[in-house]
Amino acid sequence: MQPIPSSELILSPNGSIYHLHLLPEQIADTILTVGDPNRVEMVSRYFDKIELRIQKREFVTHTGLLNGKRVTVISSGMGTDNIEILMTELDALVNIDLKTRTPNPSTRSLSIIRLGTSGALQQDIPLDSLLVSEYGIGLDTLMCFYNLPQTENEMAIGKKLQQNLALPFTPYAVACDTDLKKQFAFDMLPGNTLTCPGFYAPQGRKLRLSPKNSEYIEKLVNFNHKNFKLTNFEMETSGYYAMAKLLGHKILSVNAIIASRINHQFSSNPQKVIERMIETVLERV
Ligand SMILES: O=P(O)(O)O[C@H]1O[C@H](CO)[C@@H](O)[C@H]1O
Ligand SMILES: O=c1cc[nH]c(=O)[nH]1
Repeated sequence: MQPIPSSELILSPNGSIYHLHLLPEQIADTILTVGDPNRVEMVSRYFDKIELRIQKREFVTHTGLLNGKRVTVISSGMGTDNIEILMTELDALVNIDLKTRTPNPSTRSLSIIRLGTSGALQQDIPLDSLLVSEYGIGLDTLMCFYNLPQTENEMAIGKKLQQNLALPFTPYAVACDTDLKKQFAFDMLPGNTLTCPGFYAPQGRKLRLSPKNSEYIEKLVNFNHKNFKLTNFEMETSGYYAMAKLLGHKILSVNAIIASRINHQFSSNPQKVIERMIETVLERV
């Protein structure tokens, strides 16, 4: 097999992968991810021992032991473009021989759990609750560039959303890993998370600028495809779900609901629900 060229699989002089600055032996099979680089320490402070701390750009990584189990926590920054880099490079670390630059004969599957914040889109999702994304629905265009397999129903959801919002591209829908959901989120509110390519207009917010579509939020709140409704907004879940499906990793997104877009409220203490989310998930690793 031809080696993957150095312009595509980019390694630093110490052999680490380009953006994450990590070597294969520096990540565990269970990976917790957070958007905010400062949240990495909020997770790793619970580790019994921290084996390594590495940072490049917004990608901060701590690997250590939690109740005797090796775990990695890594920050992604914001948006699905970062998630494409994170997932591709994590996959390369476990599924490509970086010395020969060829894919390994057998593949390894990582378990990746996002611990993120999110805004509620429905009245019955309380502020400061924990929600698990059963589906990620992508309003970003990342999957215009990959061949994502989708069921008929998933494609129908994307098409209906495209029609309702008059979008020039088709959104995509991907399910979570059901084993991870049972292990980590059995008691959390189930939801369908809308991943947006921005925080303001793509999530219907108005400061000095307004969304192009004046009925944008109403259309999302009222979206219904055979009882499939949208529950919350954030900026990464669909990218994680799609890249995990394409690369063969297990994935779950857990959301701390810090804003209610329907009641126009923001959590009075977002750190508290974020900490509860971290503690809940860490107890279940
Ligand atoms: O709190 P994190 O994990 O960053 O997640 C959410 O918060 C950010 C926006 O404030 C976006 O990244 C969104 O997905
Ligand atoms: O409303 C919100 C809150 C957190 N993160 C988002 O992307 N949106």
